[in-house]
Amino acid sequence: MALSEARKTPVDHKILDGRVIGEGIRAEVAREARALADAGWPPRLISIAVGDTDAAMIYIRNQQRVAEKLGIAFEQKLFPAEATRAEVLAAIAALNADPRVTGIIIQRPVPDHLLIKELQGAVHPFKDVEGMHPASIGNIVYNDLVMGPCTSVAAVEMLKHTGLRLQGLEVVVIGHSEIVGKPIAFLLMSEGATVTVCHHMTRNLQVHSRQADAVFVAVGKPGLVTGNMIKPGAAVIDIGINQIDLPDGGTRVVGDADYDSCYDVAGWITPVPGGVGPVTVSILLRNLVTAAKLQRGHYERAFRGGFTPCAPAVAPVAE
Ligand SMILES: NC(=O)C1=CN([C@@H]2O[C@H](COP(=O)(O)OP(=O)(O)OC[C@H]3O[C@@H](n4cnc5c(N)ncnc54)[C@H](OP(=O)(O)O)[C@@H]3O)[C@@H](O)[C@H]2O)C=CC1
Ligand SMILES: Nc1nc(=O)c2c([nH]1)NC[C@@H]1CN(c3ccc(C(=O)N[C@@H](CCC(=O)O)C(=O)O)cc3)C=[N+]21
Repeated sequence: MALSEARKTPVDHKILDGRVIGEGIRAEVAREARALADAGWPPRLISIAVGDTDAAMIYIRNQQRVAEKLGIAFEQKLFPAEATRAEVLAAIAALNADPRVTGIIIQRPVPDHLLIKELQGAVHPFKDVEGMHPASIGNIVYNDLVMGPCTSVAAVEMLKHTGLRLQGLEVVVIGHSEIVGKPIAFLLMSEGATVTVCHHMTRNLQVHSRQADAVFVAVGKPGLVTGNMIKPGAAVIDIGINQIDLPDGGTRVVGDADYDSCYDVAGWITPVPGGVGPVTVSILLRNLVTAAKLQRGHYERAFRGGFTPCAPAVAPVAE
């Protein structure tokens, strides 16, 4: 057994076990999904991908697996990499208009001839279960997280499981993409942490990371963060999902942190697989249930008032 495998035991308190944490979230999601289905509003998730990247395919596979386990309807729409803007926008418009569809997720990345911001902006905010419509992601600045961005919410949830007090905590976030690094920084700021965001132009990554009580890494480079870049006792939250080829022709999923060297120094660490990934899927399905409830409330209000159901083009806000 590899060293990293041997350490993945439930009794190892250094390891933040995403399968256990994700399971806790799913129990409530399953209950709510059943209640919605019984009331005639079953949640239904549609996953759109244009072209196929390894990380997105792993994600879709797990969305499907977990949705099925929870009795939630799931459908995949896989477009070829050369699909046109008009084709993808038309598919999104049809899904927006279909009352049986309660959530839409667009896998990233999309091919260069498409603009993710435009596609994401075309998803109705009530069906934006990723929280990545420009209006939804903007709400993060107001600390309004009705449907927060899944991966970032999941990553911060992992840190909360350390029991560390987030107020005043020194945190370094490596990677500043709009879907992971930036929203993590906003979530942490709203928790009172002191946040430093690093990226490819950061002159000396380890000068920053070695000061941090917690390091988040979301870059897409296996082994980027090594034990000598971590302050002893710090938490390492590894968001990277990279499929690497093995000499025997097989493949393996690894994160952005060099697990074994970080394990030795860290106070807590998220493994890959089995860390942030499973929690991300749970948060996505939790958002799907929230979306179904928002849509139900909207339609019921609209019908009561005698109006034709027509969802407003605004992001949801907390009731
Ligand atoms: N577990 C989960 O739920 C999820 C996992 N992922 C995984 O997380 C990783 C990152 O995803 P994503 O944010 O979408 O990727 P992007 O490619 O969009 O962003 C990568 C970020 O890393 C920065 N970067 C690149 N090189 C370096 C470097 N040498 N040092 C520091 N920063 C660097 C980039 O900065 P710059 O722009 O300045 O070049 C950019 O901000 C991937 O492995 C992806 O598969 C993603 C989403 C969800
Ligand atoms: N719009 C969009 N949002 C994303 O959040 C997004 C995306 N696009 N594109 C691709 C990346 C990657 N990603 C993963 C999330 C969970 C697992 C996951 O569940 N992983 C499990 C299983 C791994 C395995 O099966 O080997 C684990 O880490 O244990 C994987 C990958 C989300 N991403």
